[in-house]
Amino acid sequence: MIKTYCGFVAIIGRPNVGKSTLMNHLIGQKISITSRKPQTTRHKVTGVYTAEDSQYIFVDTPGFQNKYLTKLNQALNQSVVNSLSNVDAIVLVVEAGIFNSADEEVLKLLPVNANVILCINKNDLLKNKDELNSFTNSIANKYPFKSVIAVAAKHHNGMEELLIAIKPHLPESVFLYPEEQLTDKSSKFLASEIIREKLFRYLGEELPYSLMVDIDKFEETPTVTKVYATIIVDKDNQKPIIIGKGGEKLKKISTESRLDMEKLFDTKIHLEVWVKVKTGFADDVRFLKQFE
Ligand SMILES: Nc1nc2c(ncn2[C@@H]2O[C@H](COP(=O)(O)OP(=O)(O)OP(=O)(O)O)[C@@H](O)[C@H]2O)c(=O)[nH]1
Repeated sequence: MIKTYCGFVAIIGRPNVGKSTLMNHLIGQKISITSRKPQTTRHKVTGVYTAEDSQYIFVDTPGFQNKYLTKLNQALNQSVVNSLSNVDAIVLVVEAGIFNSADEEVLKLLPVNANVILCINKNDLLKNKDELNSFTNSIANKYPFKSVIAVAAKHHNGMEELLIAIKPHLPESVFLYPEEQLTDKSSKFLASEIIREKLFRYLGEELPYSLMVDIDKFEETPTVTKVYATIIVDKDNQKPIIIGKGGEKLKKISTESRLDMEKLFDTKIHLEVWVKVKTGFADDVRFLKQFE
């Protein structure tokens, strides 16, 4: 039997340092989402990455509200500290060249003797290596970090190095999550999230608030996965905004969604997206029920 390693990893840092970007690039296509929680943990799982003999389970730290950090009282801080004590490794993310009072607050939450890896993100923003070295030196002794890794998550730089730095802290264990497969529910959810993301990108200010993406069908075959989606809007005049002149906008949204889905699900995707008006749906509890 080959040995396998599996552990919980928290990614923390003040707002805007690039935690979400980092998470997306770390787990890449092998995203696995929150609904399947193993019984062994109280943590909310945000992503799972499995590579060869190791499984990294990235978790949210409950109660960790870095937005309101300065207002957090002692008790709440303590609960964050406790939850951080329950993970196997912590990745503390900071932004290259900046270490301010909000970063200091986050630093205070680190439990003593935890396996903390300092991740200096956005290193592409620094002009040269000297600048990076002096910044690293200025913060490296603020905590007994197990390692310090400089990355540029947005450009997918340093991801492998960071995973390698986390690996020694994963305990020997069986994998708690299936290596590849996503449940049908998660696949549908991920597909709708991809479309929603494009809607946000291409509609911007015009985006009607009462809008919903429903995946009517998610059909996997050996050669192609067929996805049928409906964008539901509240008012008649919202429909042409989404469709755009000559269907241009909806086409763009569909094409980009399809490409993202092909990457994520690693298969050919046939995607059909429709826009439907359902007046007053936002208030109709029965209607909303079917999306639960
Ligand atoms: N230049 C550069 N920008 C980056 C990098 N990583 C992330 N960003 C940008 O930093 C901004 C914040 O990134 P997020 O991933 O949303 O940061 P976050 O820490 O999750 O933010 P909160 O959700 O507010 O806590 C975005 O505009 C990213 O595109 C990087 O490596 N280099």
